[in-house]
Parts: sequence; structure tokens; C-alpha cells
Amino acid sequence: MIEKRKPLAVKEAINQVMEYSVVGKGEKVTLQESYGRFLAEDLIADHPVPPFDRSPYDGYAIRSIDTIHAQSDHPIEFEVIDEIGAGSVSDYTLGRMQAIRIMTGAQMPVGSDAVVMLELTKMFQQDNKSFMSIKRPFKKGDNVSFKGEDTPEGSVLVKKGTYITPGVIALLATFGYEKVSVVKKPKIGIIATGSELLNVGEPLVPGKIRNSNSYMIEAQARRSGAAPVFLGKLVDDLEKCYDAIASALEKVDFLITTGGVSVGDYDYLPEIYKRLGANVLFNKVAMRPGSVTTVAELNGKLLFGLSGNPSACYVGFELFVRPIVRIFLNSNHPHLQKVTATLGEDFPKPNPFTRFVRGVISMENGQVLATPVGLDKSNVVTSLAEANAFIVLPGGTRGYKAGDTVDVLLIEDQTGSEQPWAESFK
Ligand SMILES: Nc1nc2c(c(=O)[nH]1)N[C@H]1C(S)=C(S)[C@@H](COP(=O)(O)OP(=O)(O)OC[C@H]3O[C@@H](n4cnc5c(N)ncnc54)[C@H](O)[C@@H]3O)O[C@H]1N2
Ligand code: MOO
Ligand SMILES: [Mg+2]
Repeated sequence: MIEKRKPLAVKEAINQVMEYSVVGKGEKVTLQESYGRFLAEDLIADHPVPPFDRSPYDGYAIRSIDTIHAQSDHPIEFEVIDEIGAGSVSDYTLGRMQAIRIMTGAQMPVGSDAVVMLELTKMFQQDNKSFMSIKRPFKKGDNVSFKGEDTPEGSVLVKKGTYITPGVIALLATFGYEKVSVVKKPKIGIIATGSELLNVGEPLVPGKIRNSNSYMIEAQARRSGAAPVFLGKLVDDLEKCYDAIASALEKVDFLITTGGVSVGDYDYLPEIYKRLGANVLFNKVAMRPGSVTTVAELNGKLLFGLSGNPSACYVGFELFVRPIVRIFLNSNHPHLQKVTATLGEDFPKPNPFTRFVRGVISMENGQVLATPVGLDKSNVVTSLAEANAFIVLPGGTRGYKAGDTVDVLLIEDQTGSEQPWAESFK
């Protein structure tokens, strides 16, 4: 008699997996290597930005008090005593009715408190001296870019766990980080099971197909921030699979297998978990595709038994493995980001389980439109190429109509969400 499996709600299944999440350690990489990694510590401003009062314009640094009586019919004249470009500091202290010609980015001279743009001045020479005149008054602080106005010293600029974007790189450079403390990528072992599997370079022969899952999962692992380790494809042989999985567990932080988790004669994963003495968290989830997704734990290490069916395998990774990777990387937004969208076409097939339909999102007349792509079947591989989102259609007895408001999970997004998708959100 085949065992009857009890399906778990998606949210409940995710929560159970999250119980076993662990946080990784840090390592130093060069600034250039840090792009796309996750910060291992808060980035604190150890100096103010800008680090000194500076001119935001090409013009003249002046004392505002000297300009009080300037008017269009009564220009005020200043003697120009020095000239500084960005990177230079004037040795002079500005005195009464004196100005220093200053370029954008240069430090404000001692005694000055305002800048007049070049366009508002008139220059002239007299007795071998330089002068300029202005026709309106200026206030203290006019056209000054103040020390610390971008960010004050001591502020937390970026929190640990942040995905390092080009913008974060700019900050790291600003604060002198030649080396950046990032979280070590978790090592994810990947094993593909199935006697039908050919290598990518092999020609097709009757009854066989090429292994696509392990390559797909390797890429998904990279996208999530992990370091995949492909540990081979195995024929459906209990002993061989057991040995491979047992030894793989020693080498990695998490282990993913694809295939062999259902109830077929050659689906050996359930027996392997038993032999390993692993604690199976669940072996059925109320979702489509991926209802056979199984997650087990051995001494705190997670074993993800993803379905052999490509679409199910793909969805299983994003819902269950990605958040575990992101927590390892210190992120507090480990789950897929959710947006609300309008369903682009009818989806008439009702299902008791929640569907994660592969789809594309686009903008139409200012609205986010989510349209399913390809065949919505667990064993389909082609729809995955186009998909940039999962359209979530909660289980029930009715289908969905174009124009319905639906939740959509963004699979190419790096921002993420604090919470996993859950029915109760609606
Ligand atoms: N009697 C039942 N049969 C099935 C059930 C069930 O509940 N009762 N569940 C079905 C569902 S749902 C799914 S999903 C699949 C899951 O199967 P397995 O995870 O055991 O995977 P396999 O049997 O090994 O393979 C399934 C399918 O996927 C292809 N495959 C496997 N590995 C790869 C790979 N690396 N690259 C590309 N394609 C792969 C394989 O050839 C099969 O076609 O079970 C249903 N059956
Ligand atoms: O695990 Mo299956 O993917 O529901 O078709
Ligand atoms: Mg099977």
C-alpha cells in the first residue's frame, strides 16, 4: 500500500524550513569583488561626507557681511586675493572686502561663509590687482555645501545583510574600504537523480532526456547568492544514491537532490532519509507545481528533496531554498518580493492547491500586468525561460479571470521580502 502523504500549507512548510536557518560567517574580499555579495557588518560613516565645507559652484568665496549694501545700481567691489581649484586649500584668511576665486569641490577658505556664482560677478583689473563686483547681497551659508550634509559621522549607512549594489560600492569606496567584509557564500551541493538522465553533450537516445535540473539549480543558487557545487548525476540505484548523499552531506552547508521524491518504484529519496536517520519535515506541500517537495534535516543540516519535474524543481528552490540562502547571507528580507498585479489572461483550471504559475510581468497603462507563459504543467521546461515572476493563484474551486487582482512573486528581484507569501496576507 502506497503511503498517504498529508499536504502542508505553503506558509507552514516554509516556516518549518526556516526553523533550521543558520547565519554564515564573514570573509574579506576586495572592493571590486564585493559587487553582488552581502555585507557581513553594518557600514558606519567613520567621517562626515563631505569631510569639509566646500563650494558647490565655480565662483568666489566671500564674507556675506560685506555684501549687505550690494544692489543692482550699487555694485560692491571685492579684491580677489587667491584662486583655488578642487583639491587645493587656500593659505589665506579672508579679510574685509576680499574674495577668493574658488572652483566646485574646493574647501571653503577660512573667514568665508558664502559663495557667489561666476555668472553673477563682473571681473576687472586695477593697479595690477584683480577685483570682482556683485550687485546683490548674500546670506551666510549661501551656496555652501556643508561638512556632513550628505551624511554625518557615526551614522549607519548600510545595514549588514544588504545586497551590494553599485550604489553601495560607491559608499564603500567613499569610506575607504579597499577590503569589504561580506558573508561567505553557503556551499550548496547539487545531485541530480534519474536513470533517464543524459549529460548535456550526449545525443538523445530512446527513453532518455538530458539533465537540465542541476544546471538550472546551479544558476538559481548563484542568483540567490550561494556557491553551488555539482556533485554529479546518479542512476536510480538505492545504494549508490545513499552513499553519494551521505558523503555529500559532509562537504556542504545544504544539499539539494532533484528527482526521486515521489512514490514511484525508483523514487529512493524517502528510503534514503530513513537510512540516514534524517528528520523529514514534510514530504507534501499544498502547492502546484512542487507538491512532492520534501525537506529533511540531519543534525541541523537541511536536505532539500526537490521534484524531478523541471517547473516543480524551479519553484521548490525559490520558495524553500532561496530564503535559507538569504538568511545565511544575513538578509532580513529573505523571501521573494510580492507585488499586486492584474491577471493578463483567464486561468480557468481550478485546483485545491495553491498554484505558482510561471509568468511575465509588464507595465500596461500604469498597471502591473501578470501574464502566464507557456504550458502550466509541472514537467514543462520551456515556460521557465521566459518567466520573471510567479503568479500566485490560491487553491480553491474556481478558476481566475483576466482582470482579477493577483499576488505576484518577483524572481529576478534582489530586494526580497521579510515575510513569505501566505494566504493570510490577502
Ligand atoms: N502515483 C503518483 N505519481 C506521481 C505523483 C503522485 O503523487 N503519485 N506525484 C507527481 C508529481 S506532482 C511530481 S512533481 C512527480 C515528481 O517526481 P519525482 O520527484 O519523484 O522525480 P522523478 O520521478 O525522478 O522524475 C520526474 C520527472 O522529471 C524528470 N526529471 C528528473 N530529473 C530531471 C533532470 N535532472 N532534468 C530534467 N528532467 C528531469 C524525469 O525524467 C521525470 O519525467 O511525480 C509525479 N508522479
Ligand atoms: O510536485 Mo508536482 O510538481 O505538484 O507536479
Ligand atoms: Mg518519481
